[in-house]
Amino acid sequence: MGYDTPAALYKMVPVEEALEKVLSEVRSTKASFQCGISQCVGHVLDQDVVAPAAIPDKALSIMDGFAVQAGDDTKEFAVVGENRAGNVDDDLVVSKGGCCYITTGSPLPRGSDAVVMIEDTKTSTAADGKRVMEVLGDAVKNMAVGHNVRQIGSDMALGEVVLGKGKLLESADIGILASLGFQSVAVVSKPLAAFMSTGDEVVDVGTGREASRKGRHQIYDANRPVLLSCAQPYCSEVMDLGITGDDQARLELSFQKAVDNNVDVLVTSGGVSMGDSDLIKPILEQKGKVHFGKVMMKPGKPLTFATVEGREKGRKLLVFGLPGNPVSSFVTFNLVVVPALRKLAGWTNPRLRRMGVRTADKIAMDPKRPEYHRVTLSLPPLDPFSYGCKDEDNGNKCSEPLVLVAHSTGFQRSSRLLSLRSANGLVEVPQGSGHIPAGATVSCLLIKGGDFF
Ligand SMILES: Nc1nc2c(c(=O)[nH]1)N[C@H]1C(S)=C(S)[C@@H](COP(=O)(O)OP(=O)(O)OC[C@H]3O[C@@H](n4cnc5c(N)ncnc54)[C@H](O)[C@@H]3O)O[C@H]1N2
Ligand code: MOO
Repeated sequence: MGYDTPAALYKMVPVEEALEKVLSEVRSTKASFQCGISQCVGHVLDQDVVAPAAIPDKALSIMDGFAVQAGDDTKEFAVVGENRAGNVDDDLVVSKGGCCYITTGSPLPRGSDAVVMIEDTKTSTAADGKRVMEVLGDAVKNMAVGHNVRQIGSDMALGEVVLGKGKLLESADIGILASLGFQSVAVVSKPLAAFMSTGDEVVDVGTGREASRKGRHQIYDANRPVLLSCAQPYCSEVMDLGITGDDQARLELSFQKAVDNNVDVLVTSGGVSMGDSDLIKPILEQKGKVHFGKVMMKPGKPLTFATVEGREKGRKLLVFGLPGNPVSSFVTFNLVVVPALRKLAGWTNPRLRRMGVRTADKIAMDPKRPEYHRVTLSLPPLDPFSYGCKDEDNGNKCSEPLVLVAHSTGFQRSSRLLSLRSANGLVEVPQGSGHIPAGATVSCLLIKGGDFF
């Protein structure tokens, strides 16, 4: 092929060192931009959001009923008017013996300081045609000032920092922004990432009428579709550079395309091991700096990371050469590429969350490498609204806290995509001989929707 196989020269680095190296190469986050609130979920806020007004900005009723003066011992109140949400009479005044019909969310009229629920009243029309409200029992007489009232600023105070710089925006945050009248906010731009698959045996599955038929010695590309979908939440755009085969010229062309398009991150899969058609490492050595080419992990040993000069001077392109085996590319993507994308997108804590979980099955250890054993994490089901423990009434102490239980996804070979089926955790199995028994507490990295822990 014209290349020696230099991969053998690479020292095997521990995963932590590899991850540190990757994160240290992400020197700054992307520039920020003003983002419309309906598009900003999943972005990191690049400003403090300070409430420009109190919410509510006037005292509002929490109930449908009558605004009154708390403590008023009148039995039959004169109804002096009506305040409906969105239809308010600013001239109304409530004094002792008077009340105002009010709906939930309406401002209290001057003079009133509490609201009696409609259920605690009875209304009628007096002989002179005026409306009268009778209080049932002592509901108003015994009422404290502010009863059934949302006071000014009690939900959000004027000047309060309601969302801090660095917050990853979620759907509920959009409600906070909208209620304060923000149409847009400054957020960190997400990175642009490009993906390509190598391998002469790899063909695209195609779509619709263009579905390709693979030849006798070919396989469908499983890596690119998986990685493109995994990257989407962290990227402004994901660029599909297709399949390059094991062809030097096509590989170089795709690399150039990534540089020309100013991508922040290029992810390749396959072609990083020891074969004479594994061209990724030699190309990266020519084009930039390879920081590591072998990592002490299973799966994913030949994981390669390099930085390459970008189109603009001083701009670096991060290149991840992931191993071709589908499980290896998925695991290494999660372990090192996801944190890099998150850091570029402004996450303050870009690493995968790690937590202690309990093994449901025994897990074999590998004598040569620490292993990332794919598991499905679950909690025992609980009845709705249950709390504490059943024995509490009998003086027994509540014992163990609930712990996530890790169920192995079975045979862990790096070609077996079924070992990723329903996996939401990677148990960190130390290098060693024998097994970790069932019931052991082990550290586990959360993948997929695990960010909320
Ligand atoms: N002599 C050695 N050989 C290998 C070593 C080693 O240390 N010494 N490491 C092994 C390990 S571990 C891995 S992982 C693989 C990774 O090799 P490559 O990154 O070069 O990947 P390929 O050889 O191109 O492919 C490996 C395997 O995966 C299939 N593949 C590739 N791309 C795709 C794709 N897009 N979709 C689905 N499947 C794909 C490919 O057909 C191969 O079966 O190297 C070991 N070898
Ligand atoms: O790293 Mo390879 O992924 O062990 O199969």
